[in-house]
Amino acid sequence: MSAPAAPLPYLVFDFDSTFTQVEGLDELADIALAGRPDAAERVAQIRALTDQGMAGEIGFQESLSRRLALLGANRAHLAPLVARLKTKVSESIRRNGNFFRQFADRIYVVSSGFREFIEPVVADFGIAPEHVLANTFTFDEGGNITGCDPQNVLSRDGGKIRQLVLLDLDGPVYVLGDGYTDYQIREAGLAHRFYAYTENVTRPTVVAQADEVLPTFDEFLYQLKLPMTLSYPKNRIKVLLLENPDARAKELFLAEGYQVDTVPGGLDEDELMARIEGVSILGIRSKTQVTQRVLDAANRLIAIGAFCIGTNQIDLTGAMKKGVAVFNAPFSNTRSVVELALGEIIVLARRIPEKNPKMHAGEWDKSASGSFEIRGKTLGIVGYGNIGAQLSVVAEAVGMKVVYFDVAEKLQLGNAVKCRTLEELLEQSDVVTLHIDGRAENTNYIGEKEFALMKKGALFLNNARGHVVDVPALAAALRSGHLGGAAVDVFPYEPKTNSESFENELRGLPNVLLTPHIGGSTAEAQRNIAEFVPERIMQYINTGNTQQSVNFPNIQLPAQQAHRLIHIHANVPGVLANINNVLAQHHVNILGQYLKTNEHIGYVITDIDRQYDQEVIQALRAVAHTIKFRVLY
Ligand SMILES: NC(=O)c1ccc[n+]([C@@H]2O[C@H](COP(=O)([O-])OP(=O)(O)OC[C@H]3O[C@@H](n4cnc5c(N)ncnc54)[C@H](O)[C@@H]3O)[C@@H](O)[C@H]2O)c1
Ligand SMILES: O=C(O)[C@H](O)COP(=O)(O)O
Repeated sequence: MSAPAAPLPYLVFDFDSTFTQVEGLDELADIALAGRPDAAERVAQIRALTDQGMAGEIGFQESLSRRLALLGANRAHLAPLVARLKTKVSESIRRNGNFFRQFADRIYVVSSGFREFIEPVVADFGIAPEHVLANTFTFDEGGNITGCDPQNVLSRDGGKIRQLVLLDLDGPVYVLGDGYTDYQIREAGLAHRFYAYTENVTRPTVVAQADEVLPTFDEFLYQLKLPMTLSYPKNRIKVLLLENPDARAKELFLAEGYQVDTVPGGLDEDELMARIEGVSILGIRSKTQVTQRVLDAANRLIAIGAFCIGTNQIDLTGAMKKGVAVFNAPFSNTRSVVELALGEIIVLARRIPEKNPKMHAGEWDKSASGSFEIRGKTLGIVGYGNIGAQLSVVAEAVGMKVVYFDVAEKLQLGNAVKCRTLEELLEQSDVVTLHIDGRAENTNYIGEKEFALMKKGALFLNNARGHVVDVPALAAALRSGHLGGAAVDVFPYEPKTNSESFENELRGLPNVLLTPHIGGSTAEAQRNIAEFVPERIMQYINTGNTQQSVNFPNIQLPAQQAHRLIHIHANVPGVLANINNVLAQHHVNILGQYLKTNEHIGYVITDIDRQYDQEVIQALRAVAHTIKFRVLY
């Protein structure tokens, strides 16, 4: 992108905890005091003095002289210090290094830190020594640091103010820093704006005085419409997480620089519509319904993360047509469901749901009636997908015979035998377990007719989705004694939160094990999901990769070359040609192009040369049938 027409205001940067993530003197102390028995104590004292000085609690001169006395540093420590600081430049400053090189003549680093370590670090960003204004150390003949040059205005209280007076910059001045002394430049009327820089440290007293708060340097560039590495500052990306996914999910989104809001439990349609405005990433589990109305209310939505397997609660086509990619965690909790199902089969076969409450009520009912071993019995698995197929292996390992039925052709595992029809499976199974997905056509898939086909005394499990079973028909089959027992984890209607009561016809029936949709609720599964889903979403946002999206054409992209244009459009003829016409008209060189379509949308990724005008972007946005368009720099 080209430079702005108007000259950039002078930018006065603080160094410690702004340009770098750390305080230079703290790091120097860490290096100089390494191996000394009182090192930890001294470093802590130095850090406390730094903080007190930065927060304006003690005078700068006092803070500095007390820190230097504790330091015990030598000239020889400076080279390792510089090497360390070069690795600790603030992330967003490092990523926008080109901006500094391009505008180095408008940038000053004004710091109460020391030239000896600041100059070489900022030199890598094109900032010349005369644009660095900082203290200088004094040394004795042995090279020990004895203090700082007292003639330097920056060594005194109010030093930054005096330094700005001396600089006498001709034009608007913006100050970016984390400390109170940075704000004081603005307070003294020597800067037009003060930006509290909070990427590394947030000091409430400083933030309170700021014209703007900058969680990253991207935000500054975005606000001023200056050239930047990212197309959109990450701190502006809002994530809304519902239904308590594992805390790791929030951690990962925060680490990426996003804003994260959480709501315990689910939200109903109206509540979600009221919360969705401004949200870029929505995280839900199985309960939250993402309907067309919710999608209509979502003005910034880029992606939805289902922190579970099922995605039947989301209007996937509606989301796709709006250019919203949906990701789930197809594998992370499957083992947990398999273990639950196996446990349920054994527990039902021994009639534990009846015996356990009796024991708690003081009743001793020792009897073998209706109890059997599962060894040698036939397990009928309906839906031989990720869960069904795993259960097949585990069930065979404990001696069951396995038959399965799936509408799709599946790889037969172990000695499992495929049934050609559901009826064939129902008629021969001692235990029937459902592991089909929740697609709308599966509503009431198992009802009166299917239960009647099952063997007398057979057991029935539903750990899939509530609506796939006709619950009144199941209750009738249990009441009549035709079925020997059932385990049900999922229900057509499930309470929204733990404080809502559970109402269902299956309550109180004999040998029925009811669980509150906990098939995937284990520490392991939840942690896996909380890593898997954010990774997919962040990859999509950062690279355009849609691999494993459940509603977008899946494209695994090679590493980005220069700029990447991401275009989502309605799948009608001619859109790709129009995109390429725009690029050709503006003489933009295409380095690589990837297109995949489905019934509704086309997803085209174009890597182009670095050189192009803003007009190209406007023209691409204006291509007919565009749903969403973004650029990765
Ligand atoms: N209880 C829980 O907490 C919990 C946890 C995880 C998954 N689930 C649910 O478990 C189910 C299975 O999950 P998965 O990961 O194995 O899904 P999957 O998509 O890997 O497998 C589902 C299989 O069912 C088959 N199928 C669909 N409709 C069918 C039908 N009418 N008859 C026969 N086969 C049919 C599909 O072809 C597919 O092979 C899903 O409904 C999922 O939402 C529940
Ligand atoms: O779809 C799933 O993975 C399960 O139904 C689990 O859903 P949950 O995360 O809401 O417990």
